[in-house]
Amino acid sequence: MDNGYGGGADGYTASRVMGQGYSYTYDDIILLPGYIDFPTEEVQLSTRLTKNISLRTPCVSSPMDTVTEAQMAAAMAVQGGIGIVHYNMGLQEQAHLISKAKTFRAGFVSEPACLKPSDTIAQVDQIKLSKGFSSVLITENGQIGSKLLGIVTSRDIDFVSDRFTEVRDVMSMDLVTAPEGCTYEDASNSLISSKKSLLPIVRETGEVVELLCRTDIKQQRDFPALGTPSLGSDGKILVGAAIGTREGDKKRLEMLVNVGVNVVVLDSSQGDSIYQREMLAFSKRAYPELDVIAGNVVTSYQARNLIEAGADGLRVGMGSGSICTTQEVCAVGRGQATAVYKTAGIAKQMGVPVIADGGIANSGHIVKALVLGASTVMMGSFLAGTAEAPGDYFFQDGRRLKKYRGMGSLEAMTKGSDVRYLGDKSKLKIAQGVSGAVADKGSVMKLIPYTMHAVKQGFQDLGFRSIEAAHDGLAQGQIGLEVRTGAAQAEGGVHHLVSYEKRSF
Ligand SMILES: NC(=O)C1=CN([C@@H]2O[C@H](COP(=O)(O)OP(=O)(O)OC[C@H]3O[C@@H](n4cnc5c(N)ncnc54)[C@H](O)[C@@H]3O)[C@@H](O)[C@H]2O)C=CC1
Ligand SMILES: O=c1[nH]c(=O)c2[nH+]cn([C@@H]3O[C@H](COP(=O)(O)O)[C@@H](O)[C@H]3O)c2[nH]1
Ligand SMILES: [K+]
Repeated sequence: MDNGYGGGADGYTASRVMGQGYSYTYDDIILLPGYIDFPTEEVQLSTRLTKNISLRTPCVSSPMDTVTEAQMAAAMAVQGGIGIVHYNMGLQEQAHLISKAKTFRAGFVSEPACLKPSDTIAQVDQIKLSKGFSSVLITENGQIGSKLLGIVTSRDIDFVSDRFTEVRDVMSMDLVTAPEGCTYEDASNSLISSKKSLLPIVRETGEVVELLCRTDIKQQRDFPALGTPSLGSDGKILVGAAIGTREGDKKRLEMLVNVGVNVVVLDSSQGDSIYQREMLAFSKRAYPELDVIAGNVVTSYQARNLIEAGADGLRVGMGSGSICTTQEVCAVGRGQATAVYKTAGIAKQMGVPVIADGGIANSGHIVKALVLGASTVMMGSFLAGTAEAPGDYFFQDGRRLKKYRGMGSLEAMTKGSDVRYLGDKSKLKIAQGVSGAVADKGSVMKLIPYTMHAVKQGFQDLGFRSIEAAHDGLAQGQIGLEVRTGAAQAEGGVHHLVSYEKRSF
């Protein structure tokens, strides 16, 4: 295919656009269309996360404490991607989250809201406000894993005026349950035929372990089909974890390996350091089978160094994240489109896949990242407003929001400093990130499939059927790029309307 991009008659090759001395990001550039001779559905987005790990969906959730814990990790894997559990917590807690994600069963609620009999209706109101559930399980000690005594739904409490009434006085005890370990099909059939709204899954000895909700069954019916999950050789879903590069992280790594973590990410803003080299060497010595992703990097020099030190995957991006202030604070970083292009070039030659991390705000950014050489994208803000992200929703100016913060924000560092600096209060802390909020985005079970369909449409417009074909096409000058002026960028967005509503799907 000769599109004539080399000469610049109609666009330019990536090497010309990216060789001009500018730091470009996704919005600065635009991809020129190719020729379509296949339907959208034929586009394959299967890819590699690392040398040895393949994914069906090129999506990775970021190791941040407002993005990836067990539920997000499970949901990402169930859809063919992967989640990287953050490490802003103790080692045992992180290992527990990995185990928990691995036992997650699609369709079931593994952490239903629970109260004890002496709690009040006001507490049910509070749960409704923060979590959005209107049904609460009543257990002996108010926790999951304790004996199930009853259920409170909105029907039990709607008309009770004294909100300090104890839940034991209003709960329903006429329960239909299913046994631990039952299949999703059996459980949903039994819930549908019971005509109840909830089906607690209980052990023979009466403790509740999971929950199935009628509303979820209905919603699941409307979600796009799941496809195959990302599975490891143990038959369980793939789960990744972030670790640091301090002495204590060796123990953390050991605990993570013991619970079956499938890949680890060495989590630093500037990964080309003696600390990452040493940690890579340690991990390769102690756990030669474990794939390690190093980073972050933004130059080909850094990329080569970390690959030579043993990295099986590279995480790319410095200061491009929505919550990042690194470029302002430290003056170091790079425009994300340029960073992805430059690092992916050398990484491809050395056989290591690249993760484009940070700055993804829409499906178009994902297309650009993948075309410019990334094999996967890592997302923070894009996923932080979903139901599967940690934390509760709250209302502000009539909008439903979730908290989202940088791991280098003062707030996150204060929480994690004991973990990272082992309580050394003498270390000065300089923030390289902010704390904020993002809008409610519903479930990732809907967001990811729709987003991936949009990405496939982008690939179809370009005339490429797969990520690998696009990488080859870019290298061979078959994909035309142009830099957009400010006015062209404005034109590419919505403009000159008095008002509009933007709904993506
Ligand atoms: N991608 C990005 O643009 C950025 C990401 N972040 C995120 O913020 C979090 C914190 O990032 P960093 O501050 O880079 O964390 P870090 O823990 O890697 O580094 C913090 C400081 O400790 C030093 N250090 C690391 N290992 C050491 C060792 N073994 N001995 C002595 N000193 C050592 C580092 O050189 C650095 O000065 C991460 O989650 C990171 O992903 C922060 C800033 C930018
Ligand atoms: O400069 C930074 N200060 C921070 O506090 C911080 N926390 C996270 N990150 C990085 O941002 C990525 C997520 O970015 P998005 O929200 O744009 O997806 C993440 O995946 C990280 O690479 C940070 N960068
Ligand atoms: K930024």
